[in-house]
Amino acid sequence: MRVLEVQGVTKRFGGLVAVNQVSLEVNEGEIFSVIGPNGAGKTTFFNLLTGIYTPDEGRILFLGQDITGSTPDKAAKLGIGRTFQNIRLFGAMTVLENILVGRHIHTRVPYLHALLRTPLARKEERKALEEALSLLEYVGLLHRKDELARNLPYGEQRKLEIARALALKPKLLLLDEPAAGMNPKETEALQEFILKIRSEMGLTILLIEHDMRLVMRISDRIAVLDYGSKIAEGKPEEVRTNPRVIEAYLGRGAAGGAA
Ligand SMILES: Nc1ncnc2c1ncn2[C@@H]1O[C@H](COP(=O)(O)OP(=O)(O)OP(=O)(O)O)[C@@H](O)[C@H]1O
Repeated sequence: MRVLEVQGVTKRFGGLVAVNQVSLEVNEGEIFSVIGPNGAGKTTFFNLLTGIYTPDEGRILFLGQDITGSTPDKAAKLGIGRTFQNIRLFGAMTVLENILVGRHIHTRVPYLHALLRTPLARKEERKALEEALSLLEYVGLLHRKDELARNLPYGEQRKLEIARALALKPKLLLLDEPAAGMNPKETEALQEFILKIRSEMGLTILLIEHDMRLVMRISDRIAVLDYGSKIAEGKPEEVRTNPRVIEAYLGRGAAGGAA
């Protein structure tokens, strides 16, 4: 099944074309990476998928439904979860509270019930708490539940951010540079973790990442952006050896060792 279908999407900022006629398809259960040099348009592309920006041209289909120009809230409710390049946890909240905040869109209690703390509201609260605790156990952060998010080691903050996105029960998870700032050991643990949630939670994953070792090891397919345009797509081995990709990363003349 096709989870995501992007058709000729363009986003301009004034005269700058940040994303230029990009099309791609992501199938259920895939780990699909979007790579490219700095400023290639990767984050803007994610922002188009999650409704932060509306494309100037093109269409975005999620599970067959047209979500072009949707809002971030709607995209989350439909099942698109994401993390950000710069960690966006609530540092002054506990680990558990960060998960509960992430989960709120699935709470179906009417406002008045919540305000009056009716039995319905309390039942929902209990359910939310149980689910949050079991998610923390699943990701290995239960022992940290009462600590402030900002006091966690860096690798665990990243993991908590992913866990918060998972609390939304997404079908598609967008990870924006999850390995940024990690040491090799943390990156390896992250790799295991991403593979685990993909298979055990039935997720489809779209990944932006600069760590090429991680990208090459973990991706089923890769798309390469350069100056907003998709210049290559394929399996890791195909992309790694593609002269246009090598050129985009290393500059003209690098491909094939030609001068
Ligand atoms: N809100 C904005 N207003 C104007 N220009 C923007 C805006 N957001 C991004 N850009 C520009 O669009 C281009 C693509 O930026 P984007 O952040 O999407 O690239 P990226 O591939 O994610 O880069 P990096 O790998 O450095 O994070 C860049 O030239 C950037 O300066």
